[in-house]
Amino acid sequence: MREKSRGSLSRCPSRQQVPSVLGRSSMALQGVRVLEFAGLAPGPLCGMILADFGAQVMRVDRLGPATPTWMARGKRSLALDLKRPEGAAVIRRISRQMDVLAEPFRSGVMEKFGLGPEILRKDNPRLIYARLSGFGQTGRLSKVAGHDINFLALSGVLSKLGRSSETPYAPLNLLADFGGGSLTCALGIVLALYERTQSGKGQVIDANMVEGAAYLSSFLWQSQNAGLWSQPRGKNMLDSGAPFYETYRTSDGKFMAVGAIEPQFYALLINGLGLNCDELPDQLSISDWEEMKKKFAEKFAKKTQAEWCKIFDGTDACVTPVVNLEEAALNEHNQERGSFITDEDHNVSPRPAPLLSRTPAVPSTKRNPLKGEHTEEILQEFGFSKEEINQLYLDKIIEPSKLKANL
Ligand SMILES: C[C@H](CCC[C@H](C)C(=O)SCCNC(=O)CCNC(=O)[C@H](O)C(C)(C)COP(=O)(O)OP(=O)(O)OC[C@H]1O[C@@H](n2cnc3c(N)ncnc32)[C@H](O)[C@@H]1OP(=O)(O)O)[C@H]1CC[C@H]2[C@@H]3[C@H](O)C[C@@H]4C[C@H](O)CC[C@]4(C)[C@H]3C[C@H](O)[C@]12C
Repeated sequence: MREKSRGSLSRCPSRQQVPSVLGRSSMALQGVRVLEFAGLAPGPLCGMILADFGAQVMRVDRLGPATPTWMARGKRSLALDLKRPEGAAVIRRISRQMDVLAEPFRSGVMEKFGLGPEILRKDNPRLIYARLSGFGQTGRLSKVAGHDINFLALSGVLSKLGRSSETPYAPLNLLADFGGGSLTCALGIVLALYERTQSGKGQVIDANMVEGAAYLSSFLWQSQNAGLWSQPRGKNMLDSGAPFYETYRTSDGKFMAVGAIEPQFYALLINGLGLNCDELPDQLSISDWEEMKKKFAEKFAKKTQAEWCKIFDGTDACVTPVVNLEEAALNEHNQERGSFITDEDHNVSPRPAPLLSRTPAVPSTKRNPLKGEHTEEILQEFGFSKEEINQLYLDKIIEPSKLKANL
């Protein structure tokens, strides 16, 4: 998303500024070397998280025409043909000096290249070999293709999502791809890095989106007997059944989000709506929720979003405006915190989270790497001679960087 002229977003200190801004501190993952194999979405976010917190992430791209990539800030790109033994041999040699390898393929693909964990971890016992898949490295589905919605479906979580009048609804590709996939894989890598400081050994991480999404939803599983989910989907308190945990349209076609769960906050909501608790059914009277929703909807439809904000802002009524991405970046609270940053192309994106007090992430503000932009640089860094690199060109294992081609 590009920065609008209105409001000034905080500029994230660039890496060059870090010493002056943060004194002598370095980022938490400074010096960790990661080889990320290019994937669709879960792998790239996992790699971006590591890069944001200081890791040196090198992405292994396929040869051929560039395809759109996202979440590549702070990474470098090495493009080579893994299907050729000479290409796989390059990766095997580089992996000897790697801390982490992260691959986003179906189970068995890396083994086809002769780059499975048994081989690479024998070469480099300190290597942390992270495998981010959909269904995991074993099991009847381990070699089956799939996307977020499939993994969310098989985790059981999708069956609980969506309004009662509709089919189950996957919230974009956030829960399985990114929450259950990228984040749990990044957590696994950090856990393995920490453990390696004690044992001196790496290990294999089987991160997968079915189990990651299920794990993320542990509350759902562990609260089944708490009466929170006794109604059909879309009729419970937190799944759009309750009037006090819902979104409502305002007179100007925007929306307000209401999350007034506790009685003391619910009382403030009722007051802000100009209603009287004494004239209403009990807050937790499920049979009255449908009617209450209609009453709340009528009320919210009478004022604009800005007018409701004047009534509820700063109160404990748990009522907030539903803002779009641009508004979120310009929101005063978010601006006070510097929650969103802009890169040198004026693209706006969320600041890395969480915020570490002494060694915060300092994401790169530079553009994403072009496919193969750093192939030669990386090969030289890992000891390949000019002659070896030239031979790789001749054998079409690597190809000239698009940047050079554009010059
Ligand atoms: C990015 C947008 C959002 C996508 C999110 C989506 C909702 C997801 O859920 S992503 C999660 C996908 N699943 C997993 O990651 C689980 C594990 N992985 C897999 O299951 C599989 O990898 C797979 C199903 C994702 C893909 O299967 P595939 O058979 O292709 O690959 P694998 O079996 O894993 O084997 C890898 C093969 O690749 C070869 N390889 C790898 N590296 C190299 C190399 N360096 N050299 C040579 N070969 C290499 C390897 O050999 C294997 O080959 P073989 O199989 O032959 O052995 C996207 C949402 C919409 C997209 C856009 C849209 O589709 C339109 C355009 C389409 C165009 O084609 C591209 C641009 C688009 C704009 C496109 C862009 C984005 O993708 C989207 C925006």
